[in-house]
Amino acid sequence: MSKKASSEKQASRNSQTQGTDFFDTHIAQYERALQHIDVLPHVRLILGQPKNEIIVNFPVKLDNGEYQLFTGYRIQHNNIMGPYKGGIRFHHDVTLNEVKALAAIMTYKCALLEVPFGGAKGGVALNVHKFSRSEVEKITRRFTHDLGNNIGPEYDIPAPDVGTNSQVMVWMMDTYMNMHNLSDKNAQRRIVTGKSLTSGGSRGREKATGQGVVYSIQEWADENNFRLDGATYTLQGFGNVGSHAAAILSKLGASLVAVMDHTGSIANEEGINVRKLTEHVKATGGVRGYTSCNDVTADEFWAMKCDICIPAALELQIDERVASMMNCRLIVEGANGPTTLDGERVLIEKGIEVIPDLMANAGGVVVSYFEWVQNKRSESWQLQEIDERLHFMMRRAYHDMRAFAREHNTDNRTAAYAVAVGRINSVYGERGIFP
Ligand SMILES: NC(=O)c1ccc[n+]([C@@H]2O[C@H](COP(=O)([O-])OP(=O)(O)OC[C@H]3O[C@@H](n4cnc5c(N)ncnc54)[C@H](O)[C@@H]3O)[C@@H](O)[C@H]2O)c1
Repeated sequence: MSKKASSEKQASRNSQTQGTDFFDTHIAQYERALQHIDVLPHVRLILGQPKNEIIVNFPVKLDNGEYQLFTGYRIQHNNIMGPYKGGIRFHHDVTLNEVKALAAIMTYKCALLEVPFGGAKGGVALNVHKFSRSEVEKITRRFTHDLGNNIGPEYDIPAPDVGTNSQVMVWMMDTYMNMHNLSDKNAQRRIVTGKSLTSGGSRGREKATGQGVVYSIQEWADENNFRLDGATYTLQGFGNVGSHAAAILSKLGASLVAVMDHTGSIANEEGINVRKLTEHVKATGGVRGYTSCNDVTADEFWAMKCDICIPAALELQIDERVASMMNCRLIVEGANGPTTLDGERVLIEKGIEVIPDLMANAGGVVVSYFEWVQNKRSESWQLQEIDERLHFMMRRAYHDMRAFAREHNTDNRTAAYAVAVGRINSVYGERGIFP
């Protein structure tokens, strides 16, 4: 490839990762699934766009006394199955298109897992690393204030996503409680999920998405007579999803051989100590500079030979070029939408199996649902009970997806979408459209 073509390709990848065509990618995946099921014409139309798109521009006074205007989004894709549900992302690449795609993915994820929620997503365009803790708190509170009654404990329930965490959720909850004259404040804690344990969170929520990634891998391993003990894997993203998946995989004897995050890529064919890497990332903010590893380029990271690759960072990372370099047997999408359409075509040609985002990273919303139920009933479940319930729901969804894929001879993503859309279609079929 000429240098010009190569730099154009890089530019196009960069614009993809900024979310310009993430929604189109999602729609193409959705429409591919529609070829395998009978869907009512009006349901096709309804699901093709979100129900509500809320955009707020709000000012915040920064530590240096200056004001900055932020743009925040809350996209409510569909709520026929239950209240809108989905994360809040703080990242400089957040766009309307990106949040629309993420909201739709939530609708189908909940339907596939049989979680009685609909789909939503939110975000604020900001580089969270450039703001102080008190600035992030002010941004969170002002965003929550401006969303007003567009969120609510029975209507639309946010959760953490990239760049947000349990502390951000607790600030959202506290702001919401102070804005509303509520008789039973404690029961309203379910306005958000992913809270800290002390402020009404659930045991197991912090690790839930990573735990669900591992449950998905275990189902695949059982199906394929594959031993996880001694298996090798690579990980893009060492945040909430990636680090918890890695910690659990270590206990099962799998070996992490390369990691990439926003600070760089590191590799060690002999295996990386996940506990020590976690301490390093906590102390320094990223994987870069971790000793006992070699620094590698992004291309070397993607080309690393391994059994399993877990993308757990951002969308549209595995494009045609990256997919053609990959040397693994299985991709497990901890992230939402990490694979482009061209990337997926190459993976299928190469015989690399994909456990798609709808399935692989659903553990977070499942345990968010458990948190919401516990808050509603003033209950506190034990971790063992949460893990067992999560495992049951992940296993059921995995086998629903695989059964469809086998019966209709489709890839797993098409099957996951088809099962989910089929369930939503049945509800629309029974209820009809008002008026
Ligand atoms: N947190 C959840 O419960 C949850 C649930 C379902 C899906 N997800 C999805 O998982 C993914 C990760 O979410 P998270 O909650 O772990 O976020 P996080 O903010 O905790 O971690 C994000 C990770 O991605 C890395 N990253 C960011 N930009 C990158 C880049 N350009 N290149 C390489 N790495 C980069 C960061 O360094 C970090 O390690 C997202 O796609 C999110 O939507 C999260």
